[in-house]
Amino acid sequence: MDTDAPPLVLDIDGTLTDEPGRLDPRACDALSAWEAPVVLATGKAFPYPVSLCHYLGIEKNVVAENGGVVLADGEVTYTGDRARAQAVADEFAERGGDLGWGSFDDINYWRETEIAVERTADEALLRAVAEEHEMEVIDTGYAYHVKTPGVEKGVGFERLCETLGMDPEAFVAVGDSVNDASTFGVAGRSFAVANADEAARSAADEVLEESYMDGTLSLLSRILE
Ligand SMILES: O=C(O)COP(=O)(O)O
Ligand SMILES: [Mg+2]
Repeated sequence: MDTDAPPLVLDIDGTLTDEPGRLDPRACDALSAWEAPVVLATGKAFPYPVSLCHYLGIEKNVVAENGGVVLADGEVTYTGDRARAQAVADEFAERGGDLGWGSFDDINYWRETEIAVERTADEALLRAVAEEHEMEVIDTGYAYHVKTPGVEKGVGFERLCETLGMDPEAFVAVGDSVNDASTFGVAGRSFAVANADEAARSAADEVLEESYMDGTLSLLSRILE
């Protein structure tokens, strides 16, 4: 592989997965072999990207929970008001809402700075309750996230770059949804896969022709040419 490979900042769901969210097996070889830093920037709770880095055998450079948790160079930082997100979840439940994850909520069990809600939930009620608590709701296509305004993947990614002593401008970003728009704003080059939502498409420098990992892989081969 080319030693001029640029560092990458990659979304997970919709970018390294198939449509239902299963990791595309081709991501394993592509990322393990990448000869520059790879940052995983996701809306998932902290343990998910950390585990993925572990099993890919790559450095643990992680932006989790939409920017709420950042890990780089063994240093972890947190932003975001989990207590306020929990208050939204509690009131949502009191008013008849259901987070939708069943009896063991592994989606939120390890989540430290926000709350995620299944997309089958009552969106109007969730948004109304969140607004009363001055919290934001975003729809990634995989979940609704009740998050602190101002906490964004892109902000977390900038913090990560500071820790690593790297320039965000050097990175190539790939993503698929509204939670990637802030990353696209700070990375040097940004690409939305073809399945991306409108927010990601308009924030990206380029919309790829192919969807999911097909799109991501075609870009990775192109930039090594
Ligand atoms: O957690 C989600 O809703 C989506 O996760 P992603 O940011 O890796 O696409
Ligand atoms: Mg995504």
